[in-house]
Amino acid sequence: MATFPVIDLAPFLSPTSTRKERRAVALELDQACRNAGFFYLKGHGVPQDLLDNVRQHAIDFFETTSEDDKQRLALRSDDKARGYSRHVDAEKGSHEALDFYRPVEATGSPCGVGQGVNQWPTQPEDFRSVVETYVERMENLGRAVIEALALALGVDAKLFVSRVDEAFWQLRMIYYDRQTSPVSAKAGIGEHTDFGILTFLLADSTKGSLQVRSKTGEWMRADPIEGAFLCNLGDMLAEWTRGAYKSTAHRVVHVSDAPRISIPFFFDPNWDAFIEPVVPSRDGETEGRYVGVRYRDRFVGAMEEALVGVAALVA
Ligand SMILES: O=C(O)CCC(=O)C(=O)O
Ligand SMILES: [Fe+2]
Repeated sequence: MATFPVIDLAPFLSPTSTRKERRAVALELDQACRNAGFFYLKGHGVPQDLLDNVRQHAIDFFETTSEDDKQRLALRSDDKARGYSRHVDAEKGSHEALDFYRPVEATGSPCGVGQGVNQWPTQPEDFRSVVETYVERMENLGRAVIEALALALGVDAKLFVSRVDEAFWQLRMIYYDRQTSPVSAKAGIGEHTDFGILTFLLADSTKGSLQVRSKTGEWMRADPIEGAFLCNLGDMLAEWTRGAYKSTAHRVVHVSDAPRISIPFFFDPNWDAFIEPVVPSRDGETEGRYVGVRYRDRFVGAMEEALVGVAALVA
């Protein structure tokens, strides 16, 4: 049995559905967001061959790219965000990553954190077009889920969508190495919450590696369901809903003798969006806990923190 609800988005996306059918999906999403903060999404409309293609490109990148070519794509010290990086943490776990983001016009030279354009692998030739096709589909999916949540929350969908209509998305390809011996470096990612709005995870079939912190503090397995995205909520959605929706902590502990690939698509607010609560405050809420936040400030702060321990950063 799946640990988290499996939600079929198809009736919400279909133009022939009734209001009642759309509303039923919205309420299912709403419940999942209030409870676990994690759910599986099927009926999302992103074609399986595109998912397979993106995943295969990620596997090939990490398994066949030479060290020199990886270094040519290494994160630069100005934008600190786009490109290849190797994260080394003996305690929490290590991994490699290749990051792409929505391009953001630079405000100066050198550009600020998160600004600028992506660095693309040159091989295979269709790498960029496959990823960009996927991103376009995922942006549409992100907006659809936001519309559903607006419906469930009873807030103006136009207001919600206006904060994500140029979403600062991030597509991250992550590689967790095989455990070669009991003493080799542990692969993984330490406990954290995501800081954006919604994360849509596409992963390989590895079980047991991704773990989610339950309300009572235990670690629960979040194993993949083929063809469905595993979705979780980020801190911006918690901020938007004054904590009614949960950004749930998770981690990766990968101790298999085979590597693991995962590809989260982070659907975040527009770079300049100000995210403030849209639902009324409840009795007993700590004064000033949800005061609103400029998304790009949060992003820059999170990046500075995340980059401690990055081993592949060019000067
Ligand atoms: O690799 C995974 O399954 C999850 C990665 C993750 O939590 C993240 O990149 O924020
Ligand atoms: Fe995460």
